[in-house]
Amino acid sequence: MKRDPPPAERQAQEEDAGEQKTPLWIFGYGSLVWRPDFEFSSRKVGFIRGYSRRFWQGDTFHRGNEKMPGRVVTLQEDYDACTWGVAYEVCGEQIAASLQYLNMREAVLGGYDTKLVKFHPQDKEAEEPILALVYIATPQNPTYLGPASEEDIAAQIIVSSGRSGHNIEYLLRLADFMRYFCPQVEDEHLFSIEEALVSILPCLCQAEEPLVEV
Ligand SMILES: N[C@@H](CCC(=O)N[C@@H](CS)C(=O)NCC(=O)O)C(=O)O
Repeated sequence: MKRDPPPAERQAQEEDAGEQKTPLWIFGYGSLVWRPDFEFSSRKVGFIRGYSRRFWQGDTFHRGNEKMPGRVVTLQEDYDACTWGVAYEVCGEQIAASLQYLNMREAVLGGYDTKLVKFHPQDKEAEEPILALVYIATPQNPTYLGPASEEDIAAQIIVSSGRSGHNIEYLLRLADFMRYFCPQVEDEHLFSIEEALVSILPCLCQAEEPLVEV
């Protein structure tokens, strides 16, 4: 009787046949939360430990330009912190397609590097942590801006826009996601920038309904 090949051999055979069965998970915590723009099989809201989300990455393409860079988020190592977002499961041909797309959007155009992290689904009682790929802009990348006061960050966001739209949209959609999908989380950095921005532009009061679908 023919024996089933061991898992590693079976995976190798599947890979040879281009039928990658093991999914890849990609964790988003900024624009990927509300604009993944790649095909995925499923998604989960949850968090990663050991990082804080900070508007410390400059952006001269998507939400700014060379003269007036926008500000987008990256992750700062922070042992006691958690960052909430969305993990996307990509399978089969979705894996190569999503990585090719994100390499251009995040790495080439955005200055982000990749790292593997442990993602904790918000329904953690029912689910084990999942290894996920995340894009992080380190202080060594050429468009890194680093810390600034929330007021200065808000002022920079107000005057910046790029090929993907206004920097205000980027901030408000992320704040919106956190308010509606992670209401238990107090992201002081994010919401104090939103507050500073609304104090400068009172017309941008909070939306009644979520702008983001997950
Ligand atoms: N890597 C973070 C941040 C991603 C991010 O915001 N990257 C910028 C590149 S500078 C982007 O894709 N912007 C697209 C947009 O602003 O719509 C994430 O996982 O969401």
